[in-house]
Amino acid sequence: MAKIGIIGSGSWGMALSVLLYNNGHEVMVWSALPEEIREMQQTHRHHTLPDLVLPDHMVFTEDLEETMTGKDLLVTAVPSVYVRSTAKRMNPFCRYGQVVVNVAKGIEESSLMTLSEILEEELPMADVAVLSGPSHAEEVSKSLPTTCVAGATTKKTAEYIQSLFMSEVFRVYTSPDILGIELGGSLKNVIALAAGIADGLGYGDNTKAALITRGIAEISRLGTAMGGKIQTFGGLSGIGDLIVTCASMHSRNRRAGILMGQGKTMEEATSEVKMVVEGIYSAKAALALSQKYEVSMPIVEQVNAVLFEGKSASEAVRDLMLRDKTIESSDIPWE
Ligand SMILES: NC(=O)C1=CN([C@@H]2O[C@H](COP(=O)(O)OP(=O)(O)OC[C@H]3O[C@@H](n4cnc5c(N)ncnc54)[C@H](O)[C@@H]3O)[C@@H](O)[C@H]2O)C=CC1
Ligand SMILES: O=C(CO)COP(=O)(O)O
Repeated sequence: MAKIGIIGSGSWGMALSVLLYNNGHEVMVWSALPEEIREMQQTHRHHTLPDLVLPDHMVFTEDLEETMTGKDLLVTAVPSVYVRSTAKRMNPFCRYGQVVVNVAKGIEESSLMTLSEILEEELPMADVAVLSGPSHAEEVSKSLPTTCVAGATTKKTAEYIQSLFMSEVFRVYTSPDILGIELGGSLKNVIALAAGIADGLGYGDNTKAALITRGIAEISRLGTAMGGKIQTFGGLSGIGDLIVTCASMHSRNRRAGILMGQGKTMEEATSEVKMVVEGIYSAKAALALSQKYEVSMPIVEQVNAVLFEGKSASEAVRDLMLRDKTIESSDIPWE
């Protein structure tokens, strides 16, 4: 049994809290929002996962020091925009070598850093790792079979995380490619917005398959240019997560996209979805990275134009279809 502190009690933090508790670990949950802690203490329910019953022995607290002290593992599950500020708050209580596994998905717009890079900067004493894959909280909280990948600097840490999370309903693989895992997890959200927009416009399965396939081509091009491994983009945190996010009704990004495809503004769509829509925060960063690494990302460009330049969704799709003619894969030369 391990002692685990969960930093952030949104949908994902709570689904993982219950998974870890069911695996026999001692779990303490912290949130920056006192009302969220109070609600869980009083009702043993969470507002975004109404079917989930929070166990009696799970502890909810506003005390970050208590959540971190003596813990074998810390799980950071706050939305990407709060990762740096939360890590700054964690810094005084982090002990040397403490394992901090980030489960959020995003890229910081101002610095273009991944979330584990931010954690390493703000928590230089921690052993920072990631856990990612096709894993909607709504399904994990119902114990539906799910797979993820744990990325860490050392095999020992990755296998430690694997051993804590793994169960008959949650299978965990290990990988040394932290960067590839994080880039796949955050860039897929931008493509999922496009897939949702296509659904909202009433387009079909052909369009969806095209966006997934050309989307992973964009993600892999940028990801490998930045140093991620090509195999990772073909794995759970790459194509796996892209498929589930583009296809699932649980996806916040897809749902926001559907609303925009139906004519709602970005602000209307995000307020209707209520939970965090990470693709909106990652879209500008993805575009900036594609320019920095001189990698072509036409879907990412069009998503940015729809989100931030007032371009109509149907015009964006037309521009994608009528782009300059090109070869499918430049790695396959003609004889
Ligand atoms: N929900 C899901 O199925 C999955 C989510 N993720 C990722 O996990 C991360 C969190 O997502 P969700 O739990 O779905 O988000 P959410 O929208 O359910 O949670 C938002 C939470 O952020 C926290 N928060 C609010 N203001 C804060 C502040 N000022 N400082 C620190 N924390 C604050 C609160 O605990 C709040 O409940 C995202 O990066 C998401 O992409 C990853 C895999 C699955
Ligand atoms: O990352 C996720 C599933 O693996 C969650 O995606 P959404 O934020 O689009 O719901």
